[in-house]
Amino acid sequence: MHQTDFEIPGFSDDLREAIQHKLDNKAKPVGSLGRLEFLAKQVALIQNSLTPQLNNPVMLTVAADHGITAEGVSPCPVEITWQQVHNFLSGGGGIGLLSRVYGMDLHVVDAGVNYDFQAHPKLIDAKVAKGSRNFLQEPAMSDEECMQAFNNGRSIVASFHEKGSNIIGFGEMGIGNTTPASALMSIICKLPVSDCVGPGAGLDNEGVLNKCRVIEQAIEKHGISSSVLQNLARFGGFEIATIAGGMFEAATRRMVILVDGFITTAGLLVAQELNRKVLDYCVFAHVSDEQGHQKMLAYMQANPLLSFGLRLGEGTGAALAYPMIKGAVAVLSEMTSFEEAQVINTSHIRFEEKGELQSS
Ligand SMILES: Cc1cc2ncn([C@H]3O[C@H](COP(=O)(O)O)[C@@H](O)[C@H]3O)c2cc1C
Ligand SMILES: O=C(O)c1cccnc1
Repeated sequence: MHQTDFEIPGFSDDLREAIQHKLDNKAKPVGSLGRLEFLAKQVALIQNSLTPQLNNPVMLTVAADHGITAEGVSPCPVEITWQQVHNFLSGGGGIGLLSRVYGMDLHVVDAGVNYDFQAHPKLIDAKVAKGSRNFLQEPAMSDEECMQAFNNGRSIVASFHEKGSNIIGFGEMGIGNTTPASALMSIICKLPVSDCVGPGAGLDNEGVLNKCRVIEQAIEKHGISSSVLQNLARFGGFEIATIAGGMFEAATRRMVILVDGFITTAGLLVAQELNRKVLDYCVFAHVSDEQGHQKMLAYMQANPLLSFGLRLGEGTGAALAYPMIKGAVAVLSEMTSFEEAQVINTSHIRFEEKGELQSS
């Protein structure tokens, strides 16, 4: 499989200085809006603008089924995947609710669910197959299917961008999908499988041990390729491949990417292997309670905004982060400067740098 050849734009150093200057001239002590200022800088650099704006925020929740569930790696019945798709489309579930509460336009993508859905205005049909194969027996996807899912993600994101969206959150729904996410994490982060596996939707200790064994045996069977896309085909899933492609495309188009939990971040792990610059476009919404997530984030030197004990996925954490980014952008674009507020300028008084805050 050949690597994708699309470039991701870099950031302007001149603009970086101008943003800092503008933030320091807001009517407040220098740096006093903390991470909100780092977020503002990041979005301004992404948009290459001193007056960033968020337009048409989209939440993309990508769903698929997984053949690996035949090995008892999830405590939940697989029918929940399609049932949750219906639920989200009627405004229910965690992400149906939170995307509405925070004003994000939710679209559900069928990347590979084992179910025939009726057409729905919020459902995007990008089904490659009715679920991936059991990767303990055979590769989860053929190389072609994997690339199809990756490219579907790219074209879906491209079409939202063309309709005016410049910020996109990614979430997922797929019973069994913490298993492919853990396998990809172990391979990409070069960590023992046991460091990457957790209870997912609620496995007990014995279940977690079985999940570890299944992944270890599968890696032993197929081996690890030097191509990340080939590993994605062997051990991944349709939603993870679609998310990886979608995130990649979003970065090429200078969109802000909201990263959710463990499975979504596994999609990003794949994308950043293709081009690390994708990380500059990511806001890491939260650290999930699934044990591997913290290590995935550490691997990418990512600094998540929230630690809320979430372990649901669907995009729920990404939705929570959206209003914070909205606030950050407003600080840079709309907050009064010393001059406008007619307040004595204190920007010469600089707080001692502690270097504790990082943008991501
Ligand atoms: C009712 C329900 C709703 C969910 N929403 C997200 N997930 C989450 O749990 C699944 C992954 O966990 P595992 O790999 O252990 O199956 C994914 O669908 C993920 O989105 C759910 C799980 C359930 C049961
Ligand atoms: O972190 C997540 O997104 C997650 C964790 C467990 C199960 N489903 C999702």
